Parts: sequence; C-alpha cells; structure tokens
Amino acid sequence: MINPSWRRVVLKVGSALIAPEHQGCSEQFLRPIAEFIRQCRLQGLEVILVSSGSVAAGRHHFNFQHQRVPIALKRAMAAVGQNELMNFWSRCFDFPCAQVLLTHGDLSDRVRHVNIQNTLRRLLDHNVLPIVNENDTIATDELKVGDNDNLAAMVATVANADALIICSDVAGLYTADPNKDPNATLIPAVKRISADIYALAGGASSAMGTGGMRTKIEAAEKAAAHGIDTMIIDGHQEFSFQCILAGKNPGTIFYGQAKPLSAKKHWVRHTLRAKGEIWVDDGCIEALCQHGASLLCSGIVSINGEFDSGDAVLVRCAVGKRKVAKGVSRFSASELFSIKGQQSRDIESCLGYCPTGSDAVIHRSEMMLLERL
Ligand SMILES: Nc1ncnc2c1ncn2[C@@H]1O[C@H](COP(=O)(O)OP(=O)(O)O)[C@@H](O)[C@H]1O
Ligand SMILES: N[C@@H](CCC(=O)OP(=O)(O)O)C(=O)O
Repeated sequence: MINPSWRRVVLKVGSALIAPEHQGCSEQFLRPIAEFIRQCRLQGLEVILVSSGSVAAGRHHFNFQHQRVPIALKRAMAAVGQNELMNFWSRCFDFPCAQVLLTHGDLSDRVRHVNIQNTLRRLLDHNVLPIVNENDTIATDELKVGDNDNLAAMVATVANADALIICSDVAGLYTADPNKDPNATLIPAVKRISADIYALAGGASSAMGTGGMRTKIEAAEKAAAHGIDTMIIDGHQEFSFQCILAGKNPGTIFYGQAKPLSAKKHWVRHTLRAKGEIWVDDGCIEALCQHGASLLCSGIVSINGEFDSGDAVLVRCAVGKRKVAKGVSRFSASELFSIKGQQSRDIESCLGYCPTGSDAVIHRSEMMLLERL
C-alpha cells in the first residue's frame, strides 16, 4: 500500500466508471475496482466504497433522449439505478455489502451524524463492505450534498479514515484540464490546497460527471483538514490500482494536515452550511482573530437571514463584508435583532429571558476563523 500506516480507506467511484455506455452497470471498469477492494481487504485495510452512478445506471429504463433530465425523472432513475448498482457490486464479492444512503441533512444533524458513524463502525467490525451514495430519490437542493466527491470526503471524516481515493477519468490533477489543453502536465503531490490549486480546476468534461476537478479539490481540502490523505487516480486503468498496492503513486496525492482540526470544528467548518450572517465591527474582529475571543452581542452591527439557535452562520465584517469566521449561533436571528450592540449583562432585560445561560453568541469552541485559513 502506498502508505503502510493507512488502516481505513474510502474509495470513491464516479458514474462514468459505473455506466460508461449509459446502458446500465458495466463490468468493464468495475471488475478491476472490485479486485482492488478485495486486495486491500486482504492486506488488512478497512474499505468503505462511495459509489456514484444510480442515475447513470437507471437511465436506460426510461425512454428519455434529452441531455438535461428533469429532477423528478432523475429521482426515478436513481431509484431503479441504485438497485442495479447494489446488485452489481454484491455480485462482485464473496462478502456481504451494505447500502448506506445519505443526504447532507443526515450528515449535518448531530444525532444522525453519530448514528452514521456507529453504523459504519459496526459494518466494518463485521467485515461488511459499506457502499454509500447520496439518497438521490428524496434529496432536495437544500438537503443534498450534490456531488459524491464532497460526500466521500464527509464519509471519510465521519468514519475517521486515513485515506480517500477518488477514481476519476483522468490520472489526477493537471496544470490545466487535460481534455482541453494538450500541454497540461500531471501534478504528483499537493502539500497545501491554496487558491492557486483551485485556479487549475475546471468543471466536468463528460456528460456524466458532476463536479469536475473543483469538487475533487474541495473534497481533498475537507479530508486534509481532518488529517486524511487524498489520492486522485484514473479508475479506467488497472495499472493505477496495481501502483497503489505496490506502494507507488499513479496520480495526485494531497497530503492530510499534520495538525487536524478537532472533530467539532471540522464539522462546523466543512459539513454545516451557514443559514445566515452576522455582521460585526472592527473591534469584534480584533477580539476574534487576535485574542481568540468568543463572539459577544456588543460587537454585532447587523444580522442577515433567518436562523435558529444551533444553526451555523457566517461572521462578516460590517465594512467590506469579508468573511471572518463560521460558527454555531447560540441565539436565533430574531433574538440577535433585539440584543445586537448591547452589553452581555443587558441580554436578559432586552429579551425578558436569557436563552443559553451564557453571554457568548458564538462560543470559541464552535467557531472557525476563515481569515487565517
Ligand atoms: N486541472 C484539471 N486536471 C484534471 N482534470 C480536470 C482539470 N480541470 C478540469 N478537469 C476535468 O475534470 C474531469 C473529471 O471530473 P468529472 O467529469 O466530474 O469526473 P468523475 O466522474 O470522475 O467525478 C476530467 O475529465 C477533466 O476534463
Ligand atoms: N449520486 C449521484 C452521483 C453524483 C456524482 O457526484 O456523480 P459523479 O461525478 O459521477 O461522481 C448518482 O448516484 O447518480
């Protein structure tokens, strides 16, 4: 294995590998991937598979020729395709497979998040292969992750994996989209994901791919913040899998951070979605960024959006509106309208009650500074 310290890996397989001809699941690329999973398990690695392809695999059952599929039809295609997908994967192995269908709503709810973690743990303990996909049949824009690269990174985080391997249709991250630029060259390793790395990424070039390279870099960034290494490899080539098993790098490796974020901070930063904004003054920004303070109501200038206590919000500078932090608000938007700019001791007299028993609007432990990242 490329890194002998890896104990648990998440392997993500894109739709173009599952159903390359739009005619249901194809053995062509899946057999070598299945063999790789088998070999990993023989080497003592725990494997979680994140398999795309429910829509691509189900499409041939519907007489629909247009490129853009209406969402209601996509949900129906996913329902039938997911079944084909699971049947196919199950036939590849002589050990049991488990279907785990998730939405973003499941990953961002603390109780369901823990349930997912416990279920994956139990499945791996009993040598079952978890096969994860987004629950496309019911997912709404608000509740879905939207692409399986980011979903796989969230699964790698919740499962405390050591590595995320993304099987794509190109060998890795190139200096430009290799399908458009013949001079593009492969970047073998990325130590830090910066804006320059994002600038290299274009969208999906195949009709089946969802996010292109950008969502793969987002996934690598999420994983790295949890200390997880990410590899992007060409899943069409058996050689890619042989390389990994032989300890070589056939694509691009993004190294996990040596000092990962705490699980709570990672969840706030990389899983929760901001439901609103709190705009703060310069003194407040200095307290947050330079003194590690919690956010208090005295520094709040304005509130934007509807959110409840417990929802994630963005903290923005009132002047210039740049993003300063992301965190969990202990007050709702309507409560903050009443107490913004007030001293903490006045919260109770403004609201008639003190909802949290603490004066922090966002506690330090539930806030991630964005400016330092
Ligand atoms: N800098 C880049 N390096 C490699 N591929 C890139 C880059 N920018 C854009 N791409 C495109 O991203 C595609 C892979 O993403 P996608 O089509 O979503 O596939 P998948 O099904 O693997 O998720 C490649 O085929 C390529 O055309
Ligand atoms: N959940 C969707 C796939 C979403 C997705 O990200 O697809 P891909 O870019 O092919 O990995 C499905 O199963 O059809």
